[in-house]
Amino acid sequence: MPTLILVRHGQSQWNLENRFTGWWDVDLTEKGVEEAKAAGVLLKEKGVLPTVAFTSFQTRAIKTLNLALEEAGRLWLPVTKDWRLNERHYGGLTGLNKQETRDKHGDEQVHIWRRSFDTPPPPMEPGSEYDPGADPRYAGIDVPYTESLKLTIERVLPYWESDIFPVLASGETVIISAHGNSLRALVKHLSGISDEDITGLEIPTGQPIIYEFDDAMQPGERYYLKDS
Ligand SMILES: O=C(O)[C@H](O)COP(=O)(O)O
Repeated sequence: MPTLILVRHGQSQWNLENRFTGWWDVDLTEKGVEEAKAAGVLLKEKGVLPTVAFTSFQTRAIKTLNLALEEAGRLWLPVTKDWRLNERHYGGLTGLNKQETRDKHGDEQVHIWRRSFDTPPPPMEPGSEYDPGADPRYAGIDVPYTESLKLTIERVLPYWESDIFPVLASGETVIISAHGNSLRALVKHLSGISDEDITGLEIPTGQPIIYEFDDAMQPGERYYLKDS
C-alpha cells in the first residue's frame, strides 16, 4: 500500500528564539537534532520504512531528513531536494521576534499574518538583510518577497502532482521532510480541509504524520505514527 510520511523539521534555532523564519536558512538546535533522531527511531520501531525521500532546499529540513534516515537505517535512500517544499516566505517579518511583533502590531494582526489563508505578510525589501534572493541555491528561481498560505499552496501542489504523487502511486513509501506551512499546504489538500478550518491546524516539529493510500490512490485518515 503506498504510504506517505510527512515530517516537519526538528526545532530550529529561530523556533527557539521565537523569530519569523520563512526562507531564512537556520540550523537545528540540539533539541531539534534529538527530535529528528527520535522520528527515525519511531519509523524503525513501527516498521514504516521509507523507500524514497523528498525535502526542501533548507538546512533544517535536510538535516532532519538525514538524521531520521540514519536512525531508520535508510541513509542510502535517493533524496530529491526542491525549493517548492520550502517554508512559506515570511516577507518583511523575517528575522523579527514573534512576541515583539505582537506587542507592536497586536495579537490579531499577527495571527492574520501567521494563519490567515490568503493575507500575506508585508513584502520583504529586495536586498534586505534576510533576502535569500542572491543565495546560489536559488539561482534561476523567482524568489518571492512574501507568501500567504494560498501562495505557498500554489507552488507546493503542482510539485506534489508532478513529482511526488507519481512516485507514491508507483507503490513507494515516500517521506517528505519539510516545514510547518509547506506541510499545512499538503495536509489541507490531502485531508480536504477548508480555507477557514486550515487556520486551526498546527503541525508539531519532528512528529511523523502518516497517510495510507488505497488502490484508487485516495488518502485515508491521517494519523501520527506515535499514536499507531
Ligand atoms: O517560518 C517560521 O517562522 C516557522 O517555521 C513557522 O512559523 P508559523 O508557526 O508562524 O507559521
